[in-house]
Amino acid sequence: MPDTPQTLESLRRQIDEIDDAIHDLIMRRAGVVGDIAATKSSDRVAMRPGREATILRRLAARHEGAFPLPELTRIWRELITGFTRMQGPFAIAVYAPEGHDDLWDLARDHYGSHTPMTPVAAPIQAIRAVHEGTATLAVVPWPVEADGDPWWRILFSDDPRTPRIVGSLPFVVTERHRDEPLALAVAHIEPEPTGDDHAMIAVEVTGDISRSRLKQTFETVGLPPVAFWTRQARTAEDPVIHLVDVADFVAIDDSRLLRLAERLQEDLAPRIRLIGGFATPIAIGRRS
Ligand SMILES: C=C(O[C@@H]1C=C(C(=O)O)C=C[C@H]1O)C(=O)O
Repeated sequence: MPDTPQTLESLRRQIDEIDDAIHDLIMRRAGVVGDIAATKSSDRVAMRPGREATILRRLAARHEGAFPLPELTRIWRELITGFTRMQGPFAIAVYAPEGHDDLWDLARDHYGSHTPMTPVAAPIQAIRAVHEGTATLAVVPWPVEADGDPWWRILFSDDPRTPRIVGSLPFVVTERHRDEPLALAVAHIEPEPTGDDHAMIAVEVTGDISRSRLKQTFETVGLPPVAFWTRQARTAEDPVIHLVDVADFVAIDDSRLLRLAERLQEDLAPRIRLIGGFATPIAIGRRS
């Protein structure tokens, strides 16, 4: 059919009607979010990364038609952040030293265009900002093996005010993320299981344990390990700390953590701390 001014005009009228319907639904969603906010305690962070992951996975699974899924999930990230900011202050400290803006971009994509973000020169500064309350959430680099003084070490603490790992970025992994570094989010948020999660477990030991024995011990107690990082001792008194990424949801009172301690107890006097977890990211492609 030729693009006569009349058909174009009537098609654009349909677009305006659709936009009004979308806009009405967003305003209606804001009313429901207001009711949800009333159920949350006002001194706690409103963001629930597990619920957000479930929403995005559900929409990605039901998506059909020509509109690209990466853009659809991007719109929902913007919406969810707006609805989170509606419920209380939300600000981010991002590890983004001069000339390294990869994590800045990941944080913007995930936490929205208008969320206040502050760049910091060291991961520990971002976590300190959360600890001190000047930021709600810290975006820090994914652990690397060669790090002699890893940031995640400061999460190994019995202080209940210590923040924990609550998310992994990007959550929606697309083609353009293939070679990008990953990041982790750290905040004071209680974990919620989503049915597909990871846990980050730190094990401090006094003696030597091989990777293969550590891996086997995790497997024996039913914690499926998928990655390991080790912070080596610098002096004889300095403990070795292993960080283990486990492909399952683990709660603070999970009996598998006790069994892990029992298995390692004999020779290693382990101290084991669950330092957080995150919903497994989703990978999506473009259909065209
Ligand atoms: C509405 C809520 O608060 C936040 C906003 C969400 C949303 O917009 O759907 C989801 C999770 C939370 O981060 C909620 O907890 O359900």
